[in-house]
Amino acid sequence: MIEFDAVSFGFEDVPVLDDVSLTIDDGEFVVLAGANGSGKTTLCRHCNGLLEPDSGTVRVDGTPVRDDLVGARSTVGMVFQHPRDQFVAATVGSDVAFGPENLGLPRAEIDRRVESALAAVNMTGRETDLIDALSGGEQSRVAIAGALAMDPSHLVLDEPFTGLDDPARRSVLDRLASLSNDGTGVVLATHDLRDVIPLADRVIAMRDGRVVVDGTSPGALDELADLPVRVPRSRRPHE
Ligand SMILES: Nc1ncnc2c1ncn2[C@@H]1O[C@H](COP(=O)(O)OP(=O)(O)OP(=O)(O)O)[C@@H](O)[C@H]1O
Repeated sequence: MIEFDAVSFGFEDVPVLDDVSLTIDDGEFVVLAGANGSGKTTLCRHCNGLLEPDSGTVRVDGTPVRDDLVGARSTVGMVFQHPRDQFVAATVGSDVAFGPENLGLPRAEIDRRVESALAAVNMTGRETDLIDALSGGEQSRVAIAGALAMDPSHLVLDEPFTGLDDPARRSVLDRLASLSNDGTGVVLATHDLRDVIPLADRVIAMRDGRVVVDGTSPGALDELADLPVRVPRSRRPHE
């Protein structure tokens, strides 16, 4: 469980998160919506201590993130907007193994995690592939596998579709849906809601650093209508 309790944060006195309180349960698939600059990335980066609140508290499984950074980073996997920025090795297998290696796990357990994470993103047997030679969609899936290899309870993805064409986007979404079905909590930050709404248990929308919509998908969609986010035509209210 990830809890935000009255969290406020600013970059050099410019407020970006304004008194955010919310709880994300284990296994929940949450779409985090909002226009560019509304605070989605900043919220995501608080989930595992990449940023610290100026006031308020973020807790992961009941423990303040600031008290157990390693625990938070193991429990909450993060996939960044530009997957290329998060690769640390040249090949798929070494990159996905990097996180578990840093946890000091035995080799057999590392190998098991790499195999299972690659299977989860449909990249079985691709360990020796060079990351630079992969397509954008494949790189996104490797980035997700790297986060999964930490065996997280939650996966937080910040605009993971940037630069992906529709088939690659579809493939990543399919993977997220099956991970969610298997019990991994998913927080997906995006300003483009085209095909993500049907997957969501809940939509949280932000505006100017505040949560302005928080609800289950069908009802929340009506409230999204006046926000500058891209809502799928078939799901727009009153059409
Ligand atoms: N490192 C930084 N230094 C100063 N201001 C920043 C920094 N990062 C973000 N901001 C500002 O904080 C606000 C929220 O940014 P944030 O990236 O969280 O929004 P977002 O909803 O994720 O936007 P996008 O959809 O464009 O990624 C913006 O006004 C942005 O300019």
